[in-house]
Amino acid sequence: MVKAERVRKRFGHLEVLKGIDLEVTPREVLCVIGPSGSGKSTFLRCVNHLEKIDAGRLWVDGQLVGYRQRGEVLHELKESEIAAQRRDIGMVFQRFNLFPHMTATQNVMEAPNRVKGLGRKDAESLARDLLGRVGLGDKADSYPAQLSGGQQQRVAIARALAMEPKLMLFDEPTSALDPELVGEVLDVMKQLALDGMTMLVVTHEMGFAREVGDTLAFVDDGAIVEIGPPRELIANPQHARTKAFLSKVL
Ligand SMILES: Nc1ncnc2c1ncn2[C@@H]1O[C@H](COP(=O)(O)OP(=O)(O)OP(=O)(O)O)[C@@H](O)[C@H]1O
Repeated sequence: MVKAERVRKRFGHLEVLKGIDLEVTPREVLCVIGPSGSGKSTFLRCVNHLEKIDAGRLWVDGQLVGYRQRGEVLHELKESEIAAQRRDIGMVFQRFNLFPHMTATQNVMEAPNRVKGLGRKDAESLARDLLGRVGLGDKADSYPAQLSGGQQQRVAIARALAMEPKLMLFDEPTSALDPELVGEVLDVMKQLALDGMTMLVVTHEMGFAREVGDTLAFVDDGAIVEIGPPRELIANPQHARTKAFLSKVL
């Protein structure tokens, strides 16, 4: 579903990704951990076409989306192909980014209605189903300001699901939440994983990574230091940098 080969990305003089090699197969949940500023969000943004890679090769959903070497563009998708692919990728951010003037239902039905051309009635019924699925059936007509952070994040997940994505990207989806609200969002993500969604999850939630992740990658300074089954990696890290990081977060 996602494959990266020696992916590099720089912002000016700052090299943020220094050769990422990674593969996420269909139905896999790959969790990414690592210190602040190590390049985790940047990698997700490359997968979601919010940034272009500077070097290496990147495939999303079997399509080569970027291939660059020494600054030379060897392959790039057209804007229309990028737009089509982005419709198949759901992304959930740390901040929920809901439209404040729309109810939960309106937030969720907006994209299927506007982007996919689904009729208003069908889009609304889809939205209400999805809100039920994330445990918010009774909040369908509430505005974001009337919802807790955990509820808003669940609306954001429902909104991403409304486009029937093939891949879900999560960028620290619980970091902005009060601790008591984290569990309700992780439960929804866990259910998604059980339903077979392919997920790439940047998270600080080690319990989630251990329990739900199929694979865990530790990223530091723009590179994958260690990757493997979460329980093994957590119990028996092979690299001093992984050990040092885990000793701080566990
Ligand atoms: N658009 C940008 N322009 C310039 N620098 C950027 C840009 N986006 C990210 N950076 C820098 O790239 C580095 C990596 O950022 P990134 O957000 O990918 O890290 P991260 O591992 O996700 O960190 P965090 O856990 O704090 O979110 C940081 O030094 C950041 O300041």
